[in-house]
Amino acid sequence: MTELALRTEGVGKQYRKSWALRDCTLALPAGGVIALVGPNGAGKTTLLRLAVGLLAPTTGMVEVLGHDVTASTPHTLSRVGFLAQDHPLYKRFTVAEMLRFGRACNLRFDKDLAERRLAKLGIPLDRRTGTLSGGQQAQVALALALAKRPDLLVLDEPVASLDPLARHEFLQTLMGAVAEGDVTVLFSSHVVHELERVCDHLIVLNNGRVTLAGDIDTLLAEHRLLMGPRTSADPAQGSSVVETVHSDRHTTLLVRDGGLPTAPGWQAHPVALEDLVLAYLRRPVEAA
Ligand SMILES: Nc1ncnc2c1ncn2[C@@H]1O[C@H](COP(=O)(O)OP(=O)(O)OP(=O)(O)O)[C@@H](O)[C@H]1O
Repeated sequence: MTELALRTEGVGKQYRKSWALRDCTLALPAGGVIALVGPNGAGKTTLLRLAVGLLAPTTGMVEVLGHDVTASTPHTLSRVGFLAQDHPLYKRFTVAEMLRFGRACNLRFDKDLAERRLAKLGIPLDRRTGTLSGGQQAQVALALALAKRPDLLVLDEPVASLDPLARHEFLQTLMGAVAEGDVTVLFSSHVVHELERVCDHLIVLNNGRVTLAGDIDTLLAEHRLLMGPRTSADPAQGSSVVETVHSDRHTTLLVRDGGLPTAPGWQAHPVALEDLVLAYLRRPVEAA
């Protein structure tokens, strides 16, 4: 059986009185890139921190690379890399000092690999990290995380603070690393329109609940847009309607596993990934 990169079963996380995550059950295959999408406060950081063992679940079980994360050994954790949201670096350290620090703190650390990556990007090793641009700092943090040669690399909104060019370069570096090795990448993002190019698997989180999860090609094949004359009836005949949008003369339904209405004038169209994600994000969800 193929190893799962991450498996959660009924996971919930409660901070004081409120639940940040509830009933989260996922099975994420090893290999490829997984995007975690959701609005502010949806619970993305909470889920990612649970996945790398930085938080303990209030309910349920988290298994990373086949091991219960709460009982993980240093060896298992050495197979997991984590890049927090603000690309934390010691700002007074030079890049070279950061790399030495990375080597001292990790059971396995490929310093040459990090140096080669940074040389390719023209980032000098003798600069203090605090004097680098935001995009360069993100690249240094990514080079450090990749130098661990992790089997699972978890990144919390890695491109949120980057301009479009820096974002593109960052994702290129990440995709290059995925193409070169066996790393599974799990990252959270608000930038929905780039996901199709970059990701194999998708998780949509809203209000602390997983509202959609699966292989992207399968999800796109399962959903269709049905367009027809405006109607207040239920033309989808029992198939699962994700969203209904009316204009003056037309009705558009996003359905899952749905057939074409028998009423005249209806047509089925494939749905774009961005529209699919936005429809699930717009759906009202009972708070966790
Ligand atoms: N340490 C904490 N103590 C109390 N509440 C918390 C704590 N951390 C997060 N929360 C709450 O849990 C919920 C989920 O937060 P989380 O940071 O996981 O969301 P997010 O999807 O990562 O948000 P963003 O996109 O804004 O980073 C929010 O309502 C947040 O206020």
